[in-house]
Amino acid sequence: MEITFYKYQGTGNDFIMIDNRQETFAKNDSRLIEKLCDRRFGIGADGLILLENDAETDFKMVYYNSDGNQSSMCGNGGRCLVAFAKQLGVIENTTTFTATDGLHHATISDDGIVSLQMKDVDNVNIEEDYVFLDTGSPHHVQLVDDLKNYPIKEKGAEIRYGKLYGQAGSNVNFVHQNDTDTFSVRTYERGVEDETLSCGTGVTAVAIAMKATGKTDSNEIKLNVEGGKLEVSFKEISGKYMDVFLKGPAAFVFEGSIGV
Ligand SMILES: N[C@@H](CCC[C@H](N)C(=O)O)C(=O)O
Repeated sequence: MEITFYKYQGTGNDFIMIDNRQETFAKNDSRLIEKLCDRRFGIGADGLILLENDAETDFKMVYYNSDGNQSSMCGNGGRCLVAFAKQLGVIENTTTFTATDGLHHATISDDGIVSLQMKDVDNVNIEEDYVFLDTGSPHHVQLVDDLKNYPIKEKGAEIRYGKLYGQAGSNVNFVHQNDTDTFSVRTYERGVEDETLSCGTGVTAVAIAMKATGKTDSNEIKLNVEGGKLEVSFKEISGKYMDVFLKGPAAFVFEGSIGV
């Protein structure tokens, strides 16, 4: 059997996109999804996303990490799926779609910049040397010295599998402040079990955490990630964060078919 796929990337966080509107994809076959995401034996990606029909909105997003397991919200994946929906002719330049954490509104410009509304954030757990919050996926946020040389995979895995987060684990973001409103971020991703070049829910968590801890006064924050640049904006009222938007490029890379 042949599977037709489309490969996208958003600031280097890369995804296999499959049009599953006809419901032909074996969505419970985690071994198949893991193999498709494998960089040596498959197409290679940080995750796989199905675009499906939805009764209430333009389409539904179903997200899997590269380990083959379905997971929580993926911000960069959501941005790339908007670009894919446009390529398929499912939407034009604005959309509302359904994901695991609820409805998302988004716009896409003609040059492929996607602005995606993320879920509101009501709880920000501020601890002495880290912050934990859920921006659609769980995120640990920690400022570190010498981010460039920091052992992201080793330290990220320690925190992800450590006693703080139990069985479910967490994504782990290491951060350096560059300027009053600009931060560099490197992320260890749960379900990829390695550093990725960018994490959309991760930079969203960093932006909110930096505001919540007084590292910045800005509501429009620039995030430099290994794969490029992103922006996060929000409104804050009494410690609640709403109208949260993640903005940046989403690009088609190639398409093909693979025998399985
Ligand atoms: N890369 C994603 C995050 C994907 C989900 C994460 N790995 C998890 O399972 O929590 C993003 O851009 O947000």
